[in-house]
Amino acid sequence: MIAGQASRRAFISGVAGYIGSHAALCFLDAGWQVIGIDDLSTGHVGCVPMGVVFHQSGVSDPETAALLAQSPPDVVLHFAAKTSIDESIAAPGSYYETNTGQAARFFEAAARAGVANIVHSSTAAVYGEAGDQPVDEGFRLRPASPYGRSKLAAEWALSDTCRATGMRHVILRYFNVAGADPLCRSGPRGGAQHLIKVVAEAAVGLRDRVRINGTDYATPDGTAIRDYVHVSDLVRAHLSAAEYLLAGGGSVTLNCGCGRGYSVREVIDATLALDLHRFAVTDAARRPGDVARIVANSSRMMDLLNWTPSHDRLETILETSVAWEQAMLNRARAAS
Ligand SMILES: NC(=O)c1ccc[n+]([C@@H]2O[C@H](COP(=O)([O-])OP(=O)(O)OC[C@H]3O[C@@H](n4cnc5c(N)ncnc54)[C@H](O)[C@@H]3O)[C@@H](O)[C@H]2O)c1
Ligand SMILES: O=c1ccn([C@@H]2O[C@H](COP(=O)(O)OP(=O)(O)O[C@H]3O[C@H](CO)[C@H](O)[C@H](O)[C@H]3O)[C@@H](O)[C@H]2O)c(=O)[nH]1
Repeated sequence: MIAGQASRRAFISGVAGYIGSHAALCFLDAGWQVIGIDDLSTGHVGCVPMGVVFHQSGVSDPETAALLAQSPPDVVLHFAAKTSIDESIAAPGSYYETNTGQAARFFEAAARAGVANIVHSSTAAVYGEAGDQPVDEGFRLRPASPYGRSKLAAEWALSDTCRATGMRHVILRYFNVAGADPLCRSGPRGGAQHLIKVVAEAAVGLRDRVRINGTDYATPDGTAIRDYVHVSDLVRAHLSAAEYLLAGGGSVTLNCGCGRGYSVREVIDATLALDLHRFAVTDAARRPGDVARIVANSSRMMDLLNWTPSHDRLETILETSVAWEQAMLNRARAAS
């Protein structure tokens, strides 16, 4: 922040979640004021960073619309969503309700309140199966799960709302977000089934076994390939996106990944190479809704937002994830 300049205000939905809490830290570190809401359905109030003005409220609750209207922020960041591919297959209605319907009402409330700029969390899951080539934003959209479809529909709702109201958006399609704040101020909490969290839990002794979901994919080692982006790099892209919009940038949709794919087996081997708790590895069936391979071409974002990842080594992602799990374990032991 420039001396004498009033600090900017960000309004964050899903601030008690994994990525939302890291975004709050990033914006607070940059001198912004942060107002956050979360219904705590999967988030934890303990994840909300100190300094955030927090309200327990749902994205489409009247209280949220009133907060936006009371004092419209410079930028809204929308993270709140349901995020499990498995659960979306079992209960698709709740995914369309939260990720599409409530999101659409939230976008309208923001526009009605006079918000000019919004950064929205979307996902690589909107593409579906990608094959061997890194995908750019023009790649065909064929989501493989209700989760992906509910998020794609939210993108359409946002761009239509922006077109109708003059609000401008940056939609960021994240690839696989992983890692934890290097200062261990936040990280992924319990309940997550994401691969990097699972292996980090195993590395600190919380699990004795890691399952590989599918060993018969058409990939070099038969396991699924993903593009992992460190959460601290990802939230830095949100700060750049906010600055881009504040400088008058037009609505845009951008991939956010590192452009390098790692297979499930490579992730597991890299974790075992850290030489921490030894764990067993079991071959299992493919997980419904999974794709074989997806890796980003993020050059549009790199150019427009001047973004380069600084924690893109798999080892760094794993080390920060393991440090976070160890810190949580130490805290739990100290408390018992
Ligand atoms: N984690 C990833 O790898 C990944 C990848 C691509 C996209 N995304 C997107 O990033 C965003 C954040 O994901 P995350 O991994 O931090 O998930 P998360 O579950 O940790 O965080 C989501 C937060 O939203 C809150 N929430 C859910 N429904 C709500 C509602 N109706 N009203 C208010 N709060 C609500 C939850 O309590 C939680 O705190 C999501 O939109 C997700 O689709 C995540
Ligand atoms: O214990 C595990 C956990 C995961 N996997 C496999 O590891 C790969 C990565 O799985 P994650 O659950 O870590 O991530 P996904 O690719 O399924 O999905 C994540 O990235 C997507 C974007 O591509 C979505 O946005 C979604 O929100 C987010 O969960 C998948 O093949 C999965 O089956 C295992 O083999 N064993």
